[in-house]
Amino acid sequence: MTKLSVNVNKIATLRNSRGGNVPNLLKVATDIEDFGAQGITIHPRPDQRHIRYQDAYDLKEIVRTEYNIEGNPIPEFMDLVLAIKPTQVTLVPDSVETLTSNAGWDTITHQTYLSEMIQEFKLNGIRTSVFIDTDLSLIEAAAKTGADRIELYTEAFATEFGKGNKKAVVPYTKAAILAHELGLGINAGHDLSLDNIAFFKESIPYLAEVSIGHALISESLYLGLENVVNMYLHRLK
Ligand SMILES: CC(=O)[C@@H](O)[C@H](O)COP(=O)(O)O
Ligand SMILES: NCC(=O)COP(=O)(O)O
Repeated sequence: MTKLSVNVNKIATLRNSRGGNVPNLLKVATDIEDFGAQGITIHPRPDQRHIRYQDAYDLKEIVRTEYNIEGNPIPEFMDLVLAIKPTQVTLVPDSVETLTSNAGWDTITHQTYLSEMIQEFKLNGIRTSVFIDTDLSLIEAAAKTGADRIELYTEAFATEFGKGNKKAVVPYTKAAILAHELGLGINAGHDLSLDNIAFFKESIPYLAEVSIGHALISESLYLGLENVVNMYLHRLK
C-alpha cells in the first residue's frame, strides 16, 4: 500500500481569495483524514500566498495522520519546521518567486548544505525527504546526505503520460530501484492525478507515499472530496 498525503495548499488559496475563513482549512484537513487519507501536506511559500505560517501551527494541533511540510530550507522555514516538529519535512529547492515547484535538488552541488539541514531535522526527530529528479547520480548523492527518503518530482512523467508516452515512467522505476538499494524510502509528487496515479503506482516499486494537491482538489469540484480521496486510496492499494 502507498500512503496518500493530501496537499491542502489549494484550499488555502481559495480561502485567501476572499480574506475570510471559507473554506475552513482545518475542517477540510480533518474531513480529508476522516475520508481515509493517511497524511496532510502543506508547502508554505515565503510570500504566504496560500498556506500561512500560522496555518502550519494550527494544523499541527489537529492533524492526526502524518503531517508533511514541504519547502526550501531558508531560515524562516527551518524555524517553522523545528518549532512544529511534523512527521516529515520535504526539502524543495524552489526560489522565492516561483509559481510552483519546478526542479529537484542538485544533490551533488548542494550535498554539504543538505547534509547539515537534514542532520538538524533528524536530531529533532523529524523524518527527512529530498525532492529530486530521476538522474541516478543525484539519487546516489541524495543517499550521502543522510536523508531518510526522496520525493521523486513527477511533473515530467505526468506531462508525458498525458501525451500517451507511458515509457516516461522508466527513469522513475530505475530511480526507485536504486534508491531502495541505497536504503532510501520513496515518495513522489507533483501533477499526479486520477488519470495517471494507477499506472504510476503499478510501475514504481517500494512507493511509500504520494502527496497530491492540485489535481485532487480540481477533481473534487466535479466528483466531491470524499469520493476523490477514496478513488485515490483504491488506486494506491
Ligand atoms: C513539491 C511539490 O511539488 C508541491 O509541493 C507543489 O510545489 C505544491 O506547491 P504549490 O501548491 O505552491 O504549487
Ligand atoms: N509534493 C507534491 C505535492 O504536495 C502536491 O503537488 P501537486 O499535486 O499540487 O502538483
